Amino acid sequence: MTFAAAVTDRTLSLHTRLCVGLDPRLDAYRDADHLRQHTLDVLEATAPHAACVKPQLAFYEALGLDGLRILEEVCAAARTLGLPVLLDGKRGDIGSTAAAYAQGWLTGPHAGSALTVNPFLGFETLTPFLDAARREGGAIFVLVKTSNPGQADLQGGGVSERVAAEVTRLNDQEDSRYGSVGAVVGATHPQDLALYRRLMPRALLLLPGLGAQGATAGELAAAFHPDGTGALASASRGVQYAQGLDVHASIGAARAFQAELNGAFA
Ligand SMILES: O=C(O)c1cc(=O)[nH]c(=O)n1[C@@H]1O[C@H](COP(=O)(O)O)[C@@H](O)[C@H]1O
Repeated sequence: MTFAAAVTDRTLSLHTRLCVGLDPRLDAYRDADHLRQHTLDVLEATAPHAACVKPQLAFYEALGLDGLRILEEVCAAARTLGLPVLLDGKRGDIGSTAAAYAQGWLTGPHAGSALTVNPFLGFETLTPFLDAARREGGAIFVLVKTSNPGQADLQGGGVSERVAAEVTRLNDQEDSRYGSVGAVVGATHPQDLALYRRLMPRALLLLPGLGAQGATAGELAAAFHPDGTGALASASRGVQYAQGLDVHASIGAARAFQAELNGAFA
């Protein structure tokens, strides 16, 4: 099953539209072992409420080799739990380098996973990522309109709409309902969700910003298709650090986001 199909399947069978982000900060822990154990505990505890899990590579890279080992363990544990993995790396570079990123994050042990990609170097640079995702049953999530306040500096003036049109052009080359090309649209822009839903009917939308960045689930209904599929709202700090390192609080937060998203859609 492809990444898009697996996520959609979980949304329909488990009634969840939540993507749980795992962005462990070393300063929250005694040491890397403590970070590893808590991150794995949060993953396992919140998995029943999640459509997918999204580790942000920066937090693991920050720990050097130890961090990369922890990341691989987190991804392996997610696969064992049946959770699709969306790797948040926001990669993007000239084609030959993009091909190396794609090899590292969309093939081998990461075959079938998804990767966030940055289209700033031009649409042609998406090709190596897309080829790997299509070959391996994975996906790419292209930055269309990011959640941060400064996004308008470079993403305004019709740029986001141009990226959205390219996402649709690429998905229209495929047969399945949701193609291999997803799109990142910040949950912090609820007024724009209907527009991007319309511009990219066959893209899974990743909506980051729930919780810590102030977005609320009740405002996201326009991102979904009428059957309640097609989007994933993500929360990282709001789940992993819902109340310090209390894993029960993480479960509570994930359950609450899940219910709010389901309520918003209904
Ligand atoms: O691609 C992302 O996930 C992403 C896109 C975006 O527009 N904004 C954004 O905050 N993110 C990621 O979402 C995570 C932040 O989630 P919170 O801790 O819930 O705010 C970080 O890993 C960000 O890199």
